[in-house]
Amino acid sequence: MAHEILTVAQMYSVDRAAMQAGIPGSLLMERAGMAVAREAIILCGGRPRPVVILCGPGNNGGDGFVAARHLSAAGWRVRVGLLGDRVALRGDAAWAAECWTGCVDVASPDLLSGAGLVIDAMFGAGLNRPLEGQALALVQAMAQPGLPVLAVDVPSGIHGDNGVVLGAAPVADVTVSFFRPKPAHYLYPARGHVGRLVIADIGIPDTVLASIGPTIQTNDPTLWRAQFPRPAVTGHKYQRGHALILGGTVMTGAARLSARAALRLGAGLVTLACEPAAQLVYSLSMPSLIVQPITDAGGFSELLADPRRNAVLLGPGAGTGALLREAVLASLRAGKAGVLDADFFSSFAGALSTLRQAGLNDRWVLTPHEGEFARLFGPLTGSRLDRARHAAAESGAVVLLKGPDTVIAHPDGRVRVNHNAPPDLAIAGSGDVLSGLILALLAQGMDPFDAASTGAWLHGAAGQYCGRGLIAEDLPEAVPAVLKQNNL
Ligand SMILES: NC(=O)C1=CN([C@@H]2O[C@H](COP(=O)(O)OP(=O)(O)OC[C@H]3O[C@@H](n4cnc5c(N)ncnc54)[C@H](O)[C@@H]3O)[C@@H](O)[C@H]2O)[C@@H](O)CC1
Ligand SMILES: Nc1ncnc2c1ncn2[C@@H]1O[C@H](COP(=O)(O)OP(=O)(O)O)[C@@H](O)[C@H]1O
Ligand SMILES: [K+]
Repeated sequence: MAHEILTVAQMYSVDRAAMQAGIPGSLLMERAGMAVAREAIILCGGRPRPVVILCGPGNNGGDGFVAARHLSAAGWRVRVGLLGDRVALRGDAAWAAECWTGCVDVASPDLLSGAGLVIDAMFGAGLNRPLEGQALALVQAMAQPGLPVLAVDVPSGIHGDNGVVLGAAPVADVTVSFFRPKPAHYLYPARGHVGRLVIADIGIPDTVLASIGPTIQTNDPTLWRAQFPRPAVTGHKYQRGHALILGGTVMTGAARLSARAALRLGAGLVTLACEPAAQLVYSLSMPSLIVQPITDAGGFSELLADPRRNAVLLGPGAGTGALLREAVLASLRAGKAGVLDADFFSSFAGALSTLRQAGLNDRWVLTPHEGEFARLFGPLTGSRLDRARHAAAESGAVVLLKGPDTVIAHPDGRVRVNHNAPPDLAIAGSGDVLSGLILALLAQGMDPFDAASTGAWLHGAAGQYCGRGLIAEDLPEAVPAVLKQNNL
């Protein structure tokens, strides 16, 4: 399965490379339009419906003309509405319009009356400014209850790279795109407009990717299955890593959830360090958890001194006092791997250079939600993808920016977008479980970028497994079933 996501500029390079390899643009358009017609037939259960195809002035419109020809040949009643002037069509789009021998109307909302399906071929990857005028009116007219929409490439009005809606965009039932998806197919708010995504093969050979060098991927087990830690037949617990967590005194639930997740995902040992006042809470919570009372950061450093404690989690429920601050700096200086989460972001607001000086590097995974992200990195602009990538480069660490479209960025520029998380995960404590999952994988020696990707995916899969009504406590308990289900 292909995982590459291509930016709009990369997609144009792919088109050029395919043409240089001897595949004419008109052939790509023919196959693209055929794929659109095929998906329209599937969407309608094989029963012809009156279809309106709204064609724009570029190649997206060209795909629409090709689809019109194929649907008409299949016996469908097709009306084509063109946005703009037919004589202004250029290149392959002009060719596709010429091949369509039916009538071409001026695209207007009236055309949609009586339609059983609308194909949105107005704008695709080439949209460069917000929709206005007639295009905007057409998008608004598509929002009729009961009128299915099939979008070509992207729903018109969506920016292919950043997932932003430029003015307005229809909410499609199906979006048919070509060769590889674009960032907007996975990033919100655009993803909420895409519906079922179909990536059609239009005969572009995968070899063209060699010269493009894609850096964005969709997150999926095939990317990290081979690296997923499994216990050795003759192994012992110390070979499965020893995770260390700093637990707070007031919000003790957070670190308990992280610890539970780390134990469930196979860390050999999990030690939780806390102030004596909280010792009993942690000790009584899980018999398999090792609880170590400490009175200050010196006590935490003593725990770090044992090289078997190889992965550290700092932040969940830890408070914003000196203990967390000093424990973070000591862990960075000790050269451990780890996860920095939750209260860490408040404790080090705007203090990136301090962290870098202490040794923050790509052995560490930062797991902010949007609010925490802004605290450490400031108000960056751009898509979630751009911002996570920028933050990873700035910090030198792996950055996992949480949300319905969690983005995982490595400082070397690689990015993965996670897409299996159900909204049921938006509950208190769910992030603490995520950081515990990643911690367990780091303790077992997994590469941090893969550990973050795996953790995000397992978190989403556990959310799906539990379904409606889940609470954060359920997520670690779902881990064994999710591992079994996915043969991990
Ligand atoms: N490999 C691929 O991805 C292939 C892509 N094809 C199609 O080619 C499309 C890209 O073609 P284009 O680059 O021509 O892009 P579009 O078809 O999106 O059209 C861009 C045109 O619309 C104008 N425009 C942009 N924003 C506007 C706005 N807000 N209001 C009014 N006019 C606006 C631009 O000035 C330009 O003339 C893809 O979306 C896809 O449908 C296929 O034909 C074949 C292969
Ligand atoms: N709408 C959503 N759909 C899917 N996942 C979501 C959504 N909103 C939040 N999440 C996920 O839920 C988790 C919430 O984490 P976080 O905000 O840190 O909560 P807490 O601090 O209470 O543990 C993250 O993994 C995030 O990606
Ligand atoms: K479109």
